[in-house]
Amino acid sequence: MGPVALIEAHQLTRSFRIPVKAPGFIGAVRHLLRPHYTERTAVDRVDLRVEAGESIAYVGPNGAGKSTTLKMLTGILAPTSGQVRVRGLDPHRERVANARSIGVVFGQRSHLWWDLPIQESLRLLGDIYEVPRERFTRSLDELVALLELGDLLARPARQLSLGQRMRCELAAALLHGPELLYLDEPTLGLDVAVKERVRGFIRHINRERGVTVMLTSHDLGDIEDLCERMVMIDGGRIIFDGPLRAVKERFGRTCAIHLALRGQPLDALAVARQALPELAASCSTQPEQHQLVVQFDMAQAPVGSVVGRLLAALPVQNLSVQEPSIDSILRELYENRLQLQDPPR
Ligand SMILES: Nc1ncnc2c1ncn2[C@@H]1O[C@H](COP(=O)(O)OP(=O)(O)OP(=O)(O)O)[C@@H](O)[C@H]1O
Repeated sequence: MGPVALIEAHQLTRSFRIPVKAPGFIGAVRHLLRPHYTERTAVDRVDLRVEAGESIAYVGPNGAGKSTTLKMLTGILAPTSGQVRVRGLDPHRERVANARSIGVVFGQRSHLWWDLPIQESLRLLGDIYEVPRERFTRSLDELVALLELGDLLARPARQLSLGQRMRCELAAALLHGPELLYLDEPTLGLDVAVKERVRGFIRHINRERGVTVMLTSHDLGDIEDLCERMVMIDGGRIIFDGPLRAVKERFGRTCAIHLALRGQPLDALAVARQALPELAASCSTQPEQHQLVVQFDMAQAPVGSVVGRLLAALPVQNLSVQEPSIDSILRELYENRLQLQDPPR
């Protein structure tokens, strides 16, 4: 790790003052006369270090504190306490300078002027960021080619589909050549083909151009496709920070083999247990007697050998192997069914 990271947050905290009102008219009047507030800590003593070129998934359940963190990193919000530096700058105090080195795509909000042709919006953004004319042309040509925007440039944003607009948003966020790209739900609402294209582009600018990517998404495909590191926040606290690979290695070891058997052999369970003595306890039958499930830790036995022994021992009609996805792992983490106390980093 280099001495100065691209992003450095130390004990970063942000609270909001929430008015407490009794319901109804009387409550509203009382609040006017004697306002009462409570504090909600959205981001709670977060330490984070991001090196140039990384691709990070910043994940957590709804209300965990992801957007609030991003807002502090982009300078939209000031921290209540703690420190954050992006390229050595204080993002809130030095907002203009910070804006030059970051690109932001918030799925819900647009950079584009609704009624202006896309090329005019992009030109205006180039002027706002004071991108020299020659660099602007080069950058625009490159983005138009990569994102296939040619046919869209003359059309106003309001006429574009969500997917077309998202491609234009990405161009708008990258036109000034930022080192760091924040993406908040960049593929929300996009169909599978457009999602794939948007992901391909983000991967390209991260891997080929070295742009650091920090992404929040509830779409696990985005996370698996784009990110090498996962930082998980819950209740404002970071509860996990490590390589995505390590999360999969640590929690993604349970494999389930589902078997549909021909006929209804009464002793299928006993036969399976005999064929897999080391996994006897992992075999069970489904409510329908001709369905058998073997659920086991892949560290206990290789999947191929388990499948081979089951096929040899039983009249198998159909077989499916279900390996754990990052989707199921995250769901279980959010639901507190897996413990992250000892992060694998
Ligand atoms: N301006 C605000 N005023 C009061 N409370 C806020 C404000 N912004 C966020 N919060 C609260 O802070 C907590 C964290 O919110 P935040 O938007 O950062 O979560 P999130 O992880 O981005 O959630 P989601 O996945 O739903 O977008 C929530 O409890 C939210 O209600």
